[in-house]
Amino acid sequence: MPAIQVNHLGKSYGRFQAVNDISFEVEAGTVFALLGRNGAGKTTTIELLTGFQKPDTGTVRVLRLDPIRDRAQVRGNVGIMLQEAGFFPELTAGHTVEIWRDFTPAARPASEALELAGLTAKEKTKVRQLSGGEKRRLDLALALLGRPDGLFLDEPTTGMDPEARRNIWQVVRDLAARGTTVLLTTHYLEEAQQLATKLAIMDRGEIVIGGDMAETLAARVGRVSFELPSVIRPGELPLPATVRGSLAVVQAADPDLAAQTLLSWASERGLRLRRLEARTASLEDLFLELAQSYEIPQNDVSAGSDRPGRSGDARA
Ligand SMILES: Nc1ncnc2c1ncn2[C@@H]1O[C@H](COP(=O)(O)OP(=O)(O)OP(=O)(O)O)[C@@H](O)[C@H]1O
Repeated sequence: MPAIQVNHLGKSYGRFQAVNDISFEVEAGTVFALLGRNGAGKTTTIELLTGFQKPDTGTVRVLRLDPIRDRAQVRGNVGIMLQEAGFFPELTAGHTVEIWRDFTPAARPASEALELAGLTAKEKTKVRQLSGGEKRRLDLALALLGRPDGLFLDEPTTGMDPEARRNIWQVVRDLAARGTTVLLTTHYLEEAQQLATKLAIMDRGEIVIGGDMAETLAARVGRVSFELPSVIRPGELPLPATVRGSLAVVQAADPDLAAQTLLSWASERGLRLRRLEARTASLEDLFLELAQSYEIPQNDVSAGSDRPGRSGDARA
């Protein structure tokens, strides 16, 4: 039985439909990525799954429990990392975790939670002196305190440097390997691609693409790009290409094979293909395709977001 089941879930704020009839399932011990541009409805979905919001329509089951009816049990079994945590700025990181332990049944030792989140070195540092990425790690330490069966991570690595981000990925992978079910939102598409086996891309409250990550990507084409030799016209190339400026782009289901075809064609003519790059389809390509069809501003799809305009302690 799936660890998370969402059926025809809907939520409006006044007349604005933030989540519109979405359905998906997450198998136990897997990582599921919920993606989409700013305002797509991802955080609202997490809030509905963790009992912070009550659905208008549909049903949610988390670890077979109803997050509203069985709120205490759900909260006891899941770790939640929302985008804005309410910390006391004058407490140290270590003290913050210790205090949180008092409210957490069967909690890990504080040192273990700090270590998992890669924050051991900052144990004695006051929260107000932590960097943005370190605050995210403190939030992760708190989410992991209760050895949760389910973990909800809303943009967990926003503000982290690349090394810290990779460390967190490893923590998430290890947790999933030991049976923890993880649902995460992220604007870092590589993060989703690295961690998740299933995904849903939301737009305006609806799931517009969903399913298995590998299958979703396999269904997209890759691309080969290179500098068009000045003596060659696009029509002379052995494969159809679009040319922008001096760069030629060939779309191909098997980009390695297309690159080989282009290279042998070039070598037969004594030509060099400069800046040759072959790429299999990535989530980023998929997003850019969607961006074109939905006219998504492109700077919304790859950068981290910080949610201006929403305040309050997410853990209240
Ligand atoms: N309490 C609220 N009252 C009114 N509108 C809200 C409220 N919370 C969220 N919204 C709106 O609902 C929509 C979905 O918001 P949500 O936070 O779920 O998006 P998101 O996909 O998580 O975005 P982001 O990537 O920016 O975090 C947005 O347009 C947002 O402004």
